[in-house]
Amino acid sequence: MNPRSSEDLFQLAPVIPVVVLSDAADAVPLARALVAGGLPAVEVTLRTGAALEAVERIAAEVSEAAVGAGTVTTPEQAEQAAAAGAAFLVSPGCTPALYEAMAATGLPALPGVATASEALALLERGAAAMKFFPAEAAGGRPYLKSLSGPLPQVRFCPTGGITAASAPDYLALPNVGCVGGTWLTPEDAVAAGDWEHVQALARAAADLRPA
Ligand SMILES: O=C(O)C(=O)C[C@H](O)[C@H](O)COP(=O)(O)O
Repeated sequence: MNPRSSEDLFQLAPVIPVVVLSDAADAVPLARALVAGGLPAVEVTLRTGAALEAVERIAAEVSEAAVGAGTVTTPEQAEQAAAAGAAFLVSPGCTPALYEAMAATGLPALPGVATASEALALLERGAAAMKFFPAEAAGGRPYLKSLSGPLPQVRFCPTGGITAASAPDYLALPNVGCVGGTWLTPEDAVAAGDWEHVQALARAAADLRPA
């Protein structure tokens, strides 16, 4: 179920769940719940000590999932995530060194941008799919809509402050491939191992359509 390109990744589902895991033991049941709900692309953020092991476990045990690594902020993390079995990489922002390291893995990537200049810098390097972060704080839907005029060739995965209620408005934009967010995996549900709740949230998100 691994995407070969960022466009493939956009095709998997309208929403990429962004997951913060403090215990790698939660990784497999969490990923299974998301997949069962209809969201096969799962982004595990490298913000915790458990993250790389979580990526490894999901990659090894949940073949229906495409597990990606998020919060990739250094070239070393891009290499570590690829070695752990990540199927795609996501970063909150980008630098030339980080871009090169992500590209060197050969994995689909969504490097992060928040401005037209940052998007142009990545276009020059050959990227046409990007994360728009932090989506709501950086200008939200009106900002992305404005970018679609001069930069129609870029497709974005807006992430940051997006909810089940606001996602359809983003998905209606021509330059949005999918959206990302943490709302599918509430901290209390993960702590309680309430995978049914996670599955229900995933199912609702998988059914989201453009407004
Ligand atoms: O650290 C990163 O690289 C990230 O991926 C940041 C996340 O995209 C946001 O933290 C999403 O969080 P919500 O706003 O709760 O949906």
